[in-house]
Amino acid sequence: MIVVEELTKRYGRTVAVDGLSFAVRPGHVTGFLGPNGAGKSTTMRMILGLDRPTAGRALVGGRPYASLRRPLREIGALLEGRSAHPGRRAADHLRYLARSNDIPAARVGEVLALVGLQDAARRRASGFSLGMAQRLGIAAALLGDPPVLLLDEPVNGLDPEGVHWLRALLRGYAAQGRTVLVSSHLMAETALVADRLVVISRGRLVADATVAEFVAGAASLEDAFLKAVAR
Ligand SMILES: Nc1ncnc2c1ncn2[C@@H]1O[C@H](COP(=O)(O)OP(=O)(O)OP(=O)(O)O)[C@@H](O)[C@H]1O
Repeated sequence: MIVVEELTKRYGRTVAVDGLSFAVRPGHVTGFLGPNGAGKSTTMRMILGLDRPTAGRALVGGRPYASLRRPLREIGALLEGRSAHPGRRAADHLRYLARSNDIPAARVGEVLALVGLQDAARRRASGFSLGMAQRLGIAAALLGDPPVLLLDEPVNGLDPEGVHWLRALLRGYAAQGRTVLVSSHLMAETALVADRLVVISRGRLVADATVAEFVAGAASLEDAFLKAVAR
């Protein structure tokens, strides 16, 4: 479970996140939607302890991220951009992460196979395509077999087979009673993978509902979204 309470982040005069409160519950894939600059990445960074809130707090499994002793076992995250050092080989990158979180080294081979990178284990991250880098990031998120997944634009760069695979993975994770929060600008993809939505605009909550509730009366999720954020 992820809980965000009255979360606020100001950068100088910019209010990136403005008194935001919501809970992401286990057993669902929750889509995290908002226009460019709405504050999604800033919110995710605060959940992961990478940005300090100006006010409010974010909790993972009831605790602030900074207090988690082995964070990769509590929450797996994928943020925008390449996470591995370019000179590092894929397996070495994951081994390093595993070691620092008391995760058995054997798990590295498992997650590489899970994301379809078993043949690239010895290759350096600098030679990875965007989709391969994204798969490596997803492998890192899965490493600690965490009860919570937080993914920022995870389908970015994935080929159709990868998109299909990721959708099944996320739905499977939720079906196991885990918590899954996925940001996206792709409305059609979100409609396929998510059953709940948290929608923000200008740092504020616009909707916290099931997809069915949010779309009710509109022609599509895209239509409902455009109406909701235009208010
Ligand atoms: N480090 C920073 N310094 C100053 N302003 C920032 C910083 N990070 C984000 N912002 C501002 O905060 C606001 C929210 O940005 P954020 O990246 O969280 O939005 P987003 O919803 O993730 O957008 P996108 O969909 O474009 O990725 C924007 O106005 C952005 O310019």
